[in-house]
Amino acid sequence: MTSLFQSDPAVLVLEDGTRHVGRAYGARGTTLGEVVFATGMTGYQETLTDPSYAGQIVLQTAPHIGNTGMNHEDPESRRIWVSGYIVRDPSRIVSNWRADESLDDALVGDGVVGISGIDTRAVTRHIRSAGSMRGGVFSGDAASLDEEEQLRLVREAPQMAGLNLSAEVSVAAAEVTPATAERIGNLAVLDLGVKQSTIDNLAARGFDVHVLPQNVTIDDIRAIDPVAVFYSNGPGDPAASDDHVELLRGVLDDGLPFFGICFGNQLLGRALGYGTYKLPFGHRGINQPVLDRSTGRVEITAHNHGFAVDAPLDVVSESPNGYGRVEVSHVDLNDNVVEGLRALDIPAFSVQYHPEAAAGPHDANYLFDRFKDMVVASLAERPTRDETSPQGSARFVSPAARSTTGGESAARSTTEADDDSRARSDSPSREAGIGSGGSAPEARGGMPRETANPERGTQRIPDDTDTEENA
Ligand SMILES: NC(=O)CC[C@H](N)C(=O)O
Repeated sequence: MTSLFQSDPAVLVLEDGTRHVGRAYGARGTTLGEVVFATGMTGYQETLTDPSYAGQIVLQTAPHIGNTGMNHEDPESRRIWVSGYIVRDPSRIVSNWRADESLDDALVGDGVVGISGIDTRAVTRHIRSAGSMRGGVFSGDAASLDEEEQLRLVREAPQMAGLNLSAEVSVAAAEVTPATAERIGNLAVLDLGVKQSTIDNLAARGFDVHVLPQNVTIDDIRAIDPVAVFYSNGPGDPAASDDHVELLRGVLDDGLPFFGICFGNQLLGRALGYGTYKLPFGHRGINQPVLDRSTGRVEITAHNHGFAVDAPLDVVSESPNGYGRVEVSHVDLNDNVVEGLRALDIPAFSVQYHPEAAAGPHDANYLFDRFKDMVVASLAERPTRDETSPQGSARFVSPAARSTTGGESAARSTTEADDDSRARSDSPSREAGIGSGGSAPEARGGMPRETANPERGTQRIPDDTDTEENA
């Protein structure tokens, strides 16, 4: 383990010119990205290995980081993804029976430039009033670069707004995790940065989980004969993911049940026809209160998002893209940000936060059961082969069309084909690559938006107590 006492100087430079001098931590060099703060007291390993943090320099508000080291059991993905890491007081020793290496060594191993000895409270207060901004950590030779040169590098770094990072984090070829409970069928998971906990939760609900590269086509998805489709969390700006939105519209048009988490929620929002926007400093922590409007229950939840969906908060709205009625199912009680969407006329819902939370509260884990129930119900209502499109899947029928053609009742009968599709097949642990290429989605007319979220952008500023305790 690198001695923290002998570490050399490092500097954190924000794009507004603010500078904080600290000590080198992890790999030495230069790193650039959006500086964000995460308030979880626990779970730094899961935070660091969450692919959604790609492109971001993460500051931990918890003052003491690293005391349980890193182990080979808890990572959420194959590597550490944060662009850089800012801590106040790194643990001098590793003290946990499960630890396999120190955090410092893990950062070095993945080439992640960090900085310690930073007044993280001061930086957090600055960001929460000035907003997330780009920054850079300079250590090793880069620490002695001219101050103006460092600032120039920071200001030339890409902005998070407009950034598409999906190809960086997604699997190169499909990977299959077999169901660990009574099997329901194949689930197509679009890997936009999926976490292991999500895969485990889905497999535990009876899905053979097919994790697919982010550039698959609708035909690739149809080829695995899925009972449903899932879009994962992931880094980047949802406004820069047009291809994934078009793919999702193809999925909804096929009548496939859909569940999305975080980035997946934002992309469902866009597919339904709503906008997304950047929050001033985002939600990153494990104690965010969210109201499930269907039950009136308040959940304490894990969050990691810098963007949000702009959908009408307090009324059931018509999907601007013609998918029927949509409601905001979950709301953040700190700032009224949309935390969940539910389509009322098609089998699709999503949440902005993390029911798979690890480490984190498990209040929202029921959402995986809700998804399973929705899929099981839709299988019972699957159309017969005669009533399906040439691809073998039912096309979405708008509520208006249903009332004139009787399409809805025609789509309710179970077939032998359903039973076939539910029969267990031997799933290889890894499949050959499902390829790239584009599909031409069906063009559809959009309906004008009626209302926008009036609360949008009014993110609640937590007070000091929140930051430290939550912290
Ligand atoms: N965890 C996620 O999926 C994050 C989604 C998106 N990149 C955001 O920052 O809002």
